[in-house]
Amino acid sequence: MTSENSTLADFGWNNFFASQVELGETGVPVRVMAVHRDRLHVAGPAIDTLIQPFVETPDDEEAFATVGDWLLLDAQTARPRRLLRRRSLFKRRAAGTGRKLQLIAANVDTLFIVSSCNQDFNPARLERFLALAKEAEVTPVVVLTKADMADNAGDFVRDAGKLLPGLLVEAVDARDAESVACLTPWCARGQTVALLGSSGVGKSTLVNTLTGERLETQGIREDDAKGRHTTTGRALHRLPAGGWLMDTPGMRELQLTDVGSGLDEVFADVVSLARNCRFSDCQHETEPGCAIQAAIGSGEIEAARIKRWRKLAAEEAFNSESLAERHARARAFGKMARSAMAEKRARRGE
Ligand SMILES: Nc1nc2c(ncn2[C@@H]2O[C@H](COP(=O)(O)OP(=O)(O)OP(=O)(O)O)[C@@H](O)[C@H]2O)c(=O)[nH]1
Ligand SMILES: [Zn+2]
Repeated sequence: MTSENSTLADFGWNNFFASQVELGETGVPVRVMAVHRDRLHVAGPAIDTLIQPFVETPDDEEAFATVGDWLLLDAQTARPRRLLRRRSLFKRRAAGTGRKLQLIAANVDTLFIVSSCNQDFNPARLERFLALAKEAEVTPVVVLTKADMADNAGDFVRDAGKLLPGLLVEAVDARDAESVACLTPWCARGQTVALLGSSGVGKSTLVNTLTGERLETQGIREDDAKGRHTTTGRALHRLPAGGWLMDTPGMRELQLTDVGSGLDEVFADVVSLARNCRFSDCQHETEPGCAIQAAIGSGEIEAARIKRWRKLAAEEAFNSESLAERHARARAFGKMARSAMAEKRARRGE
C-alpha cells in the first residue's frame, strides 16, 4: 500500500512510537511487513521496499527487527538507523535447542484467541493462549466460532468470560461478514491483530471473512543468495476496516514456552492464594495450612481450575528448560539410579 494518501497512522503509528523520536531527529519511519532470509520488507506512506536486515546490538537477542517493528531509516541511504521500542512482542525459544530466541511478531495490539462453540471449547487451552497473550503484552479477545451451529452459544460465552476478569468474548459465524462485524473495533485504522487457535476452529475462514479475500494468493517473489526465486508472503495484511492482520507461520505455531509471568497473570487469583500457604514450597496437596485446599473446600475456587493451573505451570517449566538443563537433570537421575542399583547389589552381596 503506497498510495500517496496514506499516512503513518494508517500503518499503526501512534504516540507511543512518535514519542520515541527525538526532537530534531531525522529519519523515515517504516514498518516491517515481512522478514525474508536476507532482506526486510518495509513500508510506509511513500515507501514500499526491501532493505538489508537490521541488528542494533548483535548480542542482544531482542535487537533484531521482526515483523511489525518500526524502524527509522536514513532518508538518504534508506539504511535502517534505529529500532523503535515495541509495544508488544511474541517470541519463543525453540524447546531444547540451546535456547535460541526467535522473534515472532512485534506491535500486535489484539490477539484473537479462536475456539468454537463445540467440543473444541476447552478452558485449559484457552488459558494457555491467554497466558501467551499476557506474556506478549497483547490484549486478548476470545472469538468463539460456529455459534450458528450451537443452540447454547451463550453458555460458551459465559464460561469463557469466567477465565479472566474483564475478558472480552464474542460468538460468531466465521463465514458471515455481518456476524464477524462485531470484531471491527479491533480491526480499525492503525490496529494490528493476530489469530491463534487449534486446527479446524475456523481461523482461515475468519481471516477470509475479515479480509474479504483469500490470502494464499498474496505471495511475493524474492531472489535468494543463489539467485533462485523463493516465494515468500508478506506477514501483515491490510484489513478493509483499516487495520492490519498479522499472519505468519511462526504465529500459527506458537507454543507455551517462556510464559511464566503470563501464567501468573492469568492465574493471579491462584498465585495470590498460594502466598498464604503455611509452607513456601507447599505442593497444595495434603500439607497442613494450605490456602488453596482451603479455598477449594470453601468453594471460593474451582478444583478444576487448580488442576489446570498445576498442569500448565508444570508444562511451562518443562518447555522452558534448555536442552543442557534437561541433560543435566537426566545425568543426575542416571547417577542416582546407578548408585541405587549398586547399593542393592551390595546388599545382596553380589
Ligand atoms: N457453520 C460454521 N462453520 C464454520 C465456522 N467457522 C469455520 N467453519 C467451518 O469449519 C471448517 C474449518 O475451518 P477452517 O477455517 O479451515 O479452520 P482453521 O482454524 O483455519 O483450521 P487449520 O487450517 O487446520 O488451522 C471449515 O469447513 C469451515 O467452513 C462457523 O462459524 N460456522
Ligand atoms: Zn498450598
